[in-house]
Amino acid sequence: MANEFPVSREGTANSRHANLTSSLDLSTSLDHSVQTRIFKIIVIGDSNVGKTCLTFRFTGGAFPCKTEATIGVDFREKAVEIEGEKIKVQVWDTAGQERFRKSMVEHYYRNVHAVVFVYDVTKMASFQNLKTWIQECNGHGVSSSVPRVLVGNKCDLVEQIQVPSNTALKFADAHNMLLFETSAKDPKESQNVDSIFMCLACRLKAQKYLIYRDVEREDGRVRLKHQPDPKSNCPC
Ligand SMILES: Nc1nc2c(ncn2[C@@H]2O[C@H](COP(=O)(O)OP(=O)(O)OP(=O)(O)O)[C@@H](O)[C@H]2O)c(=O)[nH]1
Ligand SMILES: [Mg+2]
Repeated sequence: MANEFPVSREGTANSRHANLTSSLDLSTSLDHSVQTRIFKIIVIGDSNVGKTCLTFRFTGGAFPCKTEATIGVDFREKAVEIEGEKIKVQVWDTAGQERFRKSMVEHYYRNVHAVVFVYDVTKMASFQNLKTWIQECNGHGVSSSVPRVLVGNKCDLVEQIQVPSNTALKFADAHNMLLFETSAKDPKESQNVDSIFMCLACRLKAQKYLIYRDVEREDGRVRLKHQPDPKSNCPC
């Protein structure tokens, strides 16, 4: 399973030192180099729902003061450590506007490890359009074993909420997804935003265990929320 994820090599202090000394030393020190797995997570949803702000909050720890519509894709990376393993979470912040995404769609879904579907809690249309986003995702051959989560963003706009939590929860349940309702803007929610990506990273790291558990269940469904791995520090 580990080989299914691309890896990046990071030289240890020893190998960096070896580069400065001799090639013989280098070959020896490479044996000690660290392999870091990379998890590709794509963020999908209507334009203006806050995909860029959510990914920026996770990778940069802040709410961007100004954003423009994403063109094509923006990559953001964050190194995390889960149960002693260093992992690179590579977030693909996709464009919501059709004209800015159509040439890129194939690239979004190729070798994707997890998908984050985002809607704006203050815009019912963005919630209703989730069906189309899910269809697009399925249409590009993303297997049902690829973890997916649903994110309702802009919860700080309390007075303007149009999508009730229980409606979103039913939808998430029907599509076997966990639901996160949060705000990229509200600093108090930053941990919750982190949890979205950390939850997926933990699930990916534990995938071997999940597949085994999946086979064990009669209905074939994996409901992480109710069956946490006792050895895991997964936030979900
Ligand atoms: N109040 C509030 N505004 C937000 C939040 N997240 C994003 N916004 C605002 O919503 C607008 C759109 O945010 P973006 O992150 O650029 O939206 P996007 O989904 O990346 O849009 P595209 O790149 O066109 O697909 C910006 O004006 C943000 O400041 C949030 O949690 N709360
Ligand atoms: Mg964007």
